[in-house]
Amino acid sequence: MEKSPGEFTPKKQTEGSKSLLQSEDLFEYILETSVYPREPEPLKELREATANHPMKMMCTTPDEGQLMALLLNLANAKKTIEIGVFTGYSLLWTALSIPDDGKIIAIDMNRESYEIGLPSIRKAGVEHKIDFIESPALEVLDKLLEDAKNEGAFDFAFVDADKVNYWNYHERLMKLIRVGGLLCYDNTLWGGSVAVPDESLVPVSMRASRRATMELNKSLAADQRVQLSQVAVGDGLTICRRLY
Ligand SMILES: C[S@@+](CC[C@H](N)C(=O)[O-])C[C@H]1O[C@@H](n2cnc3c(N)ncnc32)[C@H](O)[C@@H]1O
Ligand SMILES: O=c1cc(-c2ccc(O)cc2)oc2c(O)c(O)ccc12
Repeated sequence: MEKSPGEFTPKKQTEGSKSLLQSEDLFEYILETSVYPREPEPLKELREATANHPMKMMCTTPDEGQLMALLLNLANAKKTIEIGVFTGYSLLWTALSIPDDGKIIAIDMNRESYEIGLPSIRKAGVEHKIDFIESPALEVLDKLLEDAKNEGAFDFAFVDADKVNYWNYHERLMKLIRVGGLLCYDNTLWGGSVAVPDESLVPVSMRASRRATMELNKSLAADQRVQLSQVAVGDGLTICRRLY
């Protein structure tokens, strides 16, 4: 397709690229040096099972998964919530990082894609930690909040789903995650589009999510209830720690 002058090319749509890093060689260097040698075998297998999926670009990047595992361990996370499972790559990182009696409420509207990764999850011996719920996520969070016992009952949340609902998720997760717990939001750089000044240069299909992500980034920065860091890993990961 013809590209008009100055038109923005989202990094995530570049063939083979899954990182916002400006150098593909550098991304490969990070993966080959620090990530792949430490990536547990079931995760490698799940990644390979996803490699022919038409939506494979949605899979969390291995370096981001590795960072999440570090955060989960630093937070001593035992009870977690994951919104947006797809084939389960980030979910399996989480399941391998929490203790044997830990629990993950994993929510996705589509069970079919979860079943692609399920054999690797089973092989890893961590299926018992996962409560997969096929549903729109807001409904599940609202249901959890009907029971006061769930307030502050979770240590960690990872959100990687419909970008237009992230602030709705944040408001609910801030009640479910304990003080000191972590809330992580994926895609907060949305292919680099958040820094493009003119929306008309951004593909139409990315515009609603771009606007929602830009609003989210401003709102999170203004939210005094959290300490945060926006990290340029994968498609952008914003890590929030609930302060009160
Ligand atoms: C980017 S993918 C998740 C990738 C996953 N974290 C991984 O590591 O492979 C987004 C997922 O969110 C799910 N999704 C989209 N909107 C949703 C909603 N409102 N509620 C629950 N799941 C949703 C989609 O079905 C899709 O599987
Ligand atoms: O290309 C995508 C698309 C999504 C996406 C779009 C709309 C939804 O309701 C959910 C997900 O998410 C992605 C993603 O999280 C990613 O890391 C890369 C690409 C995409």
